[in-house]
Amino acid sequence: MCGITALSLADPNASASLELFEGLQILQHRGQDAAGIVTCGHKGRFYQCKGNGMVRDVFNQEHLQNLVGSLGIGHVRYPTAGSSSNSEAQPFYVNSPYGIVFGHNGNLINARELQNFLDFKAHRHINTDSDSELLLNVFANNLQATDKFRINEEDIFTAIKGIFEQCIGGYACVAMIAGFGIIGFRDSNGIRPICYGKREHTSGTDYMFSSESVVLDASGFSEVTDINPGEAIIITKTAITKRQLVEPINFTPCIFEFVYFARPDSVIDNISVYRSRLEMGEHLADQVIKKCGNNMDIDVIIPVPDTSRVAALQASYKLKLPYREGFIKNRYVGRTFIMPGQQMRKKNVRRKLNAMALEFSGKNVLIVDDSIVRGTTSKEIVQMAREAGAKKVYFASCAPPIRYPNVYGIDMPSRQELVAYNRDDDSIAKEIGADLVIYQDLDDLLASCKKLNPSIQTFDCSVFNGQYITGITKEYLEHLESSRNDSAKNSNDRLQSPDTIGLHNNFGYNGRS
Ligand SMILES: O=P(O)(O)OC[C@H]1O[C@H](OP(=O)(O)OP(=O)(O)O)[C@H](O)[C@@H]1O
Ligand SMILES: NC(=O)CC[C@H](N)C(=O)O
Ligand SMILES: [Mg+2]
Repeated sequence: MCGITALSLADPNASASLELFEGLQILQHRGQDAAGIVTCGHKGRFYQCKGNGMVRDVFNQEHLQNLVGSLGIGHVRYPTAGSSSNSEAQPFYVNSPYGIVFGHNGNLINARELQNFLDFKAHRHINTDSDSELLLNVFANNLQATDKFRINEEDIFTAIKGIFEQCIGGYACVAMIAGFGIIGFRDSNGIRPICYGKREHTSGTDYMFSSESVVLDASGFSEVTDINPGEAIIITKTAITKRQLVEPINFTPCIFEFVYFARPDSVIDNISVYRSRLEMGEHLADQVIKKCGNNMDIDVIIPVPDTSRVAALQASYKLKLPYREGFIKNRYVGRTFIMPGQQMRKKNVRRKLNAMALEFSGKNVLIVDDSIVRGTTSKEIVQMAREAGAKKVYFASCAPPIRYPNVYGIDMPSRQELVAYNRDDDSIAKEIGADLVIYQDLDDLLASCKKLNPSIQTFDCSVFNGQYITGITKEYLEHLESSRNDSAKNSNDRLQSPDTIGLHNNFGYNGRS
């Protein structure tokens, strides 16, 4: 799940880079592999800094000073296609036509067809295995078709409409055209989130796009609005233009944003992520009552930091059981689920969390997590709870069992890697070493979000029910599974070393471009 942002400042002499950098730091939880910013200064010239690593590692003060211009876009990456190579760090750039840079959150399921189209029909060179580079080139190809010396908003809308017709999958995107402005758009099912806001200024109005509203709040932007599925917004120095380019066939935001990905202080599609997690905790408590009945012998509820805290607290209120922070999190270790490779994820759960014996010793504990995906966290956590002296360890998940791959921007390509695949609750409990495992019902999870915005009645729940809103072929799922399972990814990354020198890198300070 990547993070995207774009900024247009009214004052042409102001610098966008620092606010973009701060925005990316706020979006860090959406991608830890790579980060990048491209700004646009006088004469429409682009300035770029991107590379592998966390936001704080990729940029220093000197970079930010040299990222000149009052317009810019930024990206944090969590790869779902291609490799982790720094040549796939975003934003991507093409010089023709007009000079375009592009940032993408999501994943395309017709990448192979697009690759063939761009190769055989459009004759455009694609230099990486990233699906985002394909998206950018489809956009560029559609703009090229205008054959104009200077384009206008109408031409851009036509080009984006073409993207909606050609590209299948989940995509929320930001783009910048040299000397022209910034653009935001969202796939016609609205799977991935993107919003925008404005900030009045003595010199005019600033605009910002972001994956999550928390960035806009923190930067003082107001009138925060979600981009509709199938809508595009163009912001130039003089105007903001909105256009619904295709009718949303079925609005299905990704439910996993609410379960895990998004920050609790974000509001996505008019649903407060925080409130949805409170609801999830409420419903989870019902499941605990249902499953334990009169035999409930739980002494304490313990969350797995960070994401499950909100729901666990609410479950403890409802169950009238004490809530205790039994696991202490090392604040300097990032999110483990989005780390590349099983070995790294496993090692980092232990580095990140430490069980305090005084909260576990001699107690029956109910550990609450937001989700159990590969079971990496739960296996380690249950063992740590036992080592800390717990008598019985029950494990509850705010999401239902995950049994299907994700194809829209979450790196869960292989069923074999999912702990719930081909297992029932009892064998999952056995696999993670727990005495009992309790899962949220899918209907209850849906109710947790629907209640907060009744106008949205459908969500992408494909990881739970295997129903893919865009349609999907068996061949694609097999290809995804074989090309992106953990061992295949390791060999991809070995072939494409993270040190691969991308086209637009002029290695300077810190090896960043
Ligand atoms: O079953 P798994 O494959 O381990 O995946 C699920 C776990 O991974 C995530 O935590 P993560 O450490 O990424 O982030 P958090 O600190 O926001 O909870 C999620 O919150 C679960 O704890
Ligand atoms: N998680 C994402 O949004 C990934 C974006 C894009 N598919 C990439 O791999 O870079
Ligand atoms: Mg977690």
